[in-house]
Amino acid sequence: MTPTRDDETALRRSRAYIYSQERQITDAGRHTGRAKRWIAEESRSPAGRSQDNRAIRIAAKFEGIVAPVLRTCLFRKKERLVAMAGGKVYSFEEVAKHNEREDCWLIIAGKVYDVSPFMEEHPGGDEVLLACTGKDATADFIDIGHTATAKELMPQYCIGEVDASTIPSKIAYRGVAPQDASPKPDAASGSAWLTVLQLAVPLLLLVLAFALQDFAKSKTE
Ligand code: HEM
Repeated sequence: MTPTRDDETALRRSRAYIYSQERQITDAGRHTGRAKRWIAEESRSPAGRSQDNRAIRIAAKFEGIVAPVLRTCLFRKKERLVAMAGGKVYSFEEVAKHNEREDCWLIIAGKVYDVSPFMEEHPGGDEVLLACTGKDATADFIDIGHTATAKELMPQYCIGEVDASTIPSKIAYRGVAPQDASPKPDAASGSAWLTVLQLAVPLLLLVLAFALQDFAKSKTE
């Protein structure tokens, strides 16, 4: 998708806003020397790391310090970049590589979510999110019964789509596979025998008990 003039203007405005916020963060005397050093280091980040990603990483790092408005702006910005890139398509293998707390990608309903900045905030904890890497997490997400609030949060973490043809079928649909769920012929006949035995044994015992009782009666007469 080619960016339109409007897109470019919005991008420029957004970038200017991010950098003005960044300056405010750096200038705010309440930050420690370490925080300032970190921002300075990030500012000298090598070519290849885009300025937008740098701003996003700064926001993620200063979780709790950075004003929520800045974070919202940064993530909207990220979302916009993805949309402008035409929504990147990742292979399953590529997505599966991002399986750490600081770098966690999820596949939900065909979309790829980079939830790394959300790990600590996630009300269900970071462990569940980590456990959902390397697979199609759609069913897990739905099973929890996430509310509309959760769904509203999702777009800001969306970084593109997964190429569905690259998802291994075993991983895409976890749970009992249809062929496992259907009883196998051998297993079926085995369980039939078990049922017959379960009924026959108590009956045999009953008959034996009556026979013994009869025998004992006839002895006493
Ligand atoms: C981008 C992805 C996700 C977002 C934005 C998200 C967001 C949320 C939010 C906002 C809540 C609070 C309850 C609600 O409003 O629904 C929540 C709870 C929870 N989430 Fe997620 N979630 C995501 C993915 C997942 C995944 C893949 C799992 C895997 C099982 C998961 C497991 C849970 C659990 C266990 C809870 C706690 C439910 C409870 O306490 O009743 N979440 N999530």
